[in-house]
This record gives sequence, C-alpha cells and structure tokens, in this order.
Amino acid sequence: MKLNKNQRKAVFELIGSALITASPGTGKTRTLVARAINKLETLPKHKSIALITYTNAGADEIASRLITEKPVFVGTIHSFCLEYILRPFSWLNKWKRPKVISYEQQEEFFEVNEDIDLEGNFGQNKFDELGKIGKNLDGSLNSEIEWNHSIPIQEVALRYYDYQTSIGVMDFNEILYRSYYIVTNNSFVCKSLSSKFHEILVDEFQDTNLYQYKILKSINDFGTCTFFMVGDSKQRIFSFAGAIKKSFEQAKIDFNSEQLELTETYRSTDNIVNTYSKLFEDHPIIDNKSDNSRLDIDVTLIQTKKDNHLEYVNSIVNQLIEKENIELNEIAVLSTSWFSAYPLSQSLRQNHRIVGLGALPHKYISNSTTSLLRILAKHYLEPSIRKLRSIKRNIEMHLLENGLQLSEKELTYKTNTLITNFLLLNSDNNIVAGFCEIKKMFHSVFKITHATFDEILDKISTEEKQTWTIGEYLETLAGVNGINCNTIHKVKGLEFDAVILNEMNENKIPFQKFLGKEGNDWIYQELSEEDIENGKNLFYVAVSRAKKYLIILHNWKPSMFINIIRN
Ligand SMILES: Nc1ncnc2c1ncn2[C@@H]1O[C@H](COP(=O)(O)OP(=O)(O)OP(=O)(O)O)[C@@H](O)[C@H]1O
Repeated sequence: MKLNKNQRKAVFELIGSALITASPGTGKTRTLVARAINKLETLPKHKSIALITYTNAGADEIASRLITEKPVFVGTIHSFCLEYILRPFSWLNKWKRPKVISYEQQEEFFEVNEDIDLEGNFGQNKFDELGKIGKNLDGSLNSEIEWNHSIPIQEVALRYYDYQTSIGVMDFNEILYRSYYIVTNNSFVCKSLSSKFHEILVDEFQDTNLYQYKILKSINDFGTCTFFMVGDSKQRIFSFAGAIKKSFEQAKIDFNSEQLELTETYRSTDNIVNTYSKLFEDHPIIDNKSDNSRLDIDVTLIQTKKDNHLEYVNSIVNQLIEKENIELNEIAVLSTSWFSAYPLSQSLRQNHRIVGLGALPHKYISNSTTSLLRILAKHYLEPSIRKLRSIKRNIEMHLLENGLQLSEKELTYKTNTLITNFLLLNSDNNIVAGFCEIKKMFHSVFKITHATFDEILDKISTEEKQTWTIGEYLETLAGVNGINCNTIHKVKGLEFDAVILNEMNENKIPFQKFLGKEGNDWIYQELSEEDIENGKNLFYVAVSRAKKYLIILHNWKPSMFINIIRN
C-alpha cells in the first residue's frame, strides 16, 4: 500500500497511543488499515487488535482489506461491547444474556403505542428518532437531545425502555450504557481487556459519543493497550446522536497520545478543495496531490424552482452519464434528510438504477439480518476470499443479536453452508420466488424464523417493483451499479466522481425547526451557534465527497454556506 511520509510515520514510527487528525481525502482510513496490518505482523503472542468503525458498512469495507489469520476484531463499538463486555461480564450484575432489540420488535413498539402516533409524527425516520433516546452517565434519561416532535422525548423514552424490559431486550444506547456501567464498576474487566488488546484503532473519532469515550478511556487507564484514533473534528456530524465536542483535545491528554496531522489530500480537484476550505477561517492549508487536482471543472451553484426541481436533477444526472461518461456508481445525489432524499430517489429510479435510501421496495429495514443479506449479496455479485471474513463477522453479529450461541466449528459449518447455498441462487428468478428461497435457506441454517423476510416479502408484493428479478434486487441491496441517492450522513467516508447536493436551502442546512405560520410568514426557531456549527460540518462533509464534479442546488433561499463559498 502506497503511503506518504506522514502516513508512514503514523504507521511505523508512533510507538504509543496516537491521534491522527486530517482533512478530507488525506488517507485517514488508508493509514488506519496500514497501521492495523503492521500491528498484526508484529503482534505479540496471545494478543489481539480491535478496529472500531462507525458503521457496519465501514467495518465490512475495512475487514475486506485485512486478509489475515491473526486475531483481529473489526466492527462497531456496539458489536465490540456485546462481544467483549456484555456477553462475558453481564453475569456480574445478574443481567440476562444480552439480546438486541430487533426490527420486528421496534415495529411492534410503534404498533402497541399507536396512541402517541409515532408513525404520524416521525414518518419513515422513526427508527432514527428512537435512536436519539439516550442516557446520561448516571443512567437517567437524556432529554436535552434535539427532538422536533410534539410528544416529549421523555415520554417516548420511558415507554420505550419499559417495552424493552418487558420483552427482555436492549437497544444500541442501552448496550453502551450497560457496558459503561460494567467497566466503570469493575476494574478487572478493564484490566483484562487492556491485556487482551495490543492496540485498539478507532476510525471517525470525531463522532465518538460520551459512553464510547468513557469505555475506551477506562480500558486505557488500566493497562498497556495503545490507542490509534483517526478523524477530523470538522467532520463531526453526529452530535444529535451524542458525538462529543473536543474529543481530540480531551483524548490527547486522557490517552497521553502523540498528535500527527496528515496534510496531503488525494481526492478532489483544486476547485473543490478551495470550495470546502473556504467554509472555515482556520482551515489548514492542504497540499493537493490528487490526480484530479488540475482538472478545470467549475463548481456549479444553481437555483431551481420547487416545481421543476426533480426534472432538473434528472437532467443533470443524464448529462453526467451521457456527456461526461460518468459511471452510475460514481454519482451521488445527497440531501440533508430523508424527507428531501426520498422523493428524489423515487423520481430518479424511474429512469436509472438507484442504490441507497429509498431504492429498495422495502424502504427502511435495517438490522443484522439485512446487513448479513447485504454482504452475502456483495459476495454473490463478486465472490472473493476477502469478503468471507465480513460474512463471518456478520453471521456472528446476527447470532449475537438473536441470542444464539455456537461453537467455532458450528459457526464455520453454518457460514460455509449459507455461502454455498446463496451462490446457487438463480439471479433470473422473480424477486418473490428468489426471496422465498433465501428465507428457506436462512431457516435451514439458523433454525429460526426470520420475521424480516416476511416483512420484506409483504412490502415487495404490495409495491410496484415486484417485477424485479432477484438478481436486480441483490445488486441494489449491495449498492453496486447504481446512483447513490442518500442522506449526507449515510455516505460519510465515501467518495464519488460527481456529487449533486440537493436542496441546500436556508432552513435545511443549518437545520431550523419550523414553528408554525403567522399570517403569510413561516416562523422558524432561531439558530444557535451550535446549530450553525453542526450545519457547517454537514455541508463540509457533503462537498468533500466529490472528486471531479460538484453541483450544488437550492430551490428556495440559499443556505448561508452557499453564500460563504460564493464569496
Ligand atoms: N498515499 C496515498 N497515495 C495515493 N492515494 C492515496 C494515498 N492516501 C490516500 N489515497 C487515496 O485518497 C482517497 C482518500 O482516502 P481515504 O478515504 O482513506 O481518506 P480519508 O482521510 O479517510 O477521507 P474522509 O475524511 O473523507 O473520510 C482514496 O481514494 C485513497 O485511495
């Protein structure tokens, strides 16, 4: 793997804990993977390393780059906590074996609580909204979260926790809270983790939340394990999910870590780099080493009208494909929220293959079953040894979430059976027939019924896309060969030849809560400095995904950030 001077220094020369801070496209993830490979090559006996990513997709991407027989954990902080803290140590508090709330159980929560009309209030975003329910360090419910609904978060949270207790499951917040509780009350747990891991590497460190931070710090305080944390504080976009401010400043002291800045970027044209640099007065000067740097393509700012907006985006997409020869999977159309992204994805999918939000007949089913299905789909379309590790990791997560326990031998057997059967699917089969086959396959391997498949089948048979073949469905699910129409949050860490930013309007970025109408005036909540900072970070992430073409659209008054980059 090619590395520049500072990347090499980060990989080979920093001995203790390290913080790698850098702007977009400077190779943070590449450096993290190189460091992991290097650590694995020189791994002391009986030690392991852990690579903590922000999303399951990030974990799959990294796991597929690490081909090794050595002991390594790659996954989100939630999987890490389940595997190394909750599963082995829940007994300390007489807690039952951890079981994660499933999609079906969350759906059921909405059904049994229909009196507070969660669906009506939250629309398709309801699962994200539930994810905002968190706890303070003392275990009390956190009601300070940005919550744009008429029902108080406290009320929904209490019902949600009661519901979880009644069926003996926990959500992602509770996984972190309970893990925090265990590590802070039992120093021997921290000692055992610290001696197990030679190094813990953390990607996207800017979005670390308080519990995650405290868990890692507790491990750090009790042993010799080192930490390698990479991120960019300007790309902190999950503050609504508890990402803490100043995590880098704090970690420098708490983890006694050396800080190194990567200054060479490899992604975008000079025009794009200059555009995102303008957003921050204190933006570091970066040395653009990208092959695209000298491409003379202007960043485009366009105002469309509400009634021709969808048509306009379609015409830009057609132009990029037909005139500029950009491949479908090198195009991203990004919005600030699901509400903006969804109508656009429905419009674009009339003419093109779309991946990402809203592309599938079932719009929003996200759990370990669909994650496993997604990685199997990727392997089906492009089988490779590199994906086997990810598939195994997903199966482990799947078993963990479903409260099943298997020996290593059984796990290997089940992994092989599932993969072999999956590769035999006939891609020309109709989607419903294909799905029934997959459902049967999962049942025979795991011996449990997956309600997710019934849910998906139900959605498929009522939606217009029932004419798809299973092959087309798997391509869309795997996110290949399609335009990525998504929210900005979902494409964190990715890059595309062409990026179209949709509805970069005042009120949308930074987001301003709508309070109501007074006469002809629409009244919005005033913006705090924090709202502006969050919006700016989101805009920065969006703009910096583009390699060659950047088209920024607004169909109302422009966002304040458009005015900044225009000047
Ligand atoms: N030393 C290098 N030589 C050539 N290309 C590089 C080098 N380092 C990184 N790249 C390329 O630069 C691009 C960005 O790398 P990567 O995704 O690791 O950056 P990042 O800093 O994690 O980005 P972001 O902040 O957006 O998450 C990738 O296409 C990667 O292959």
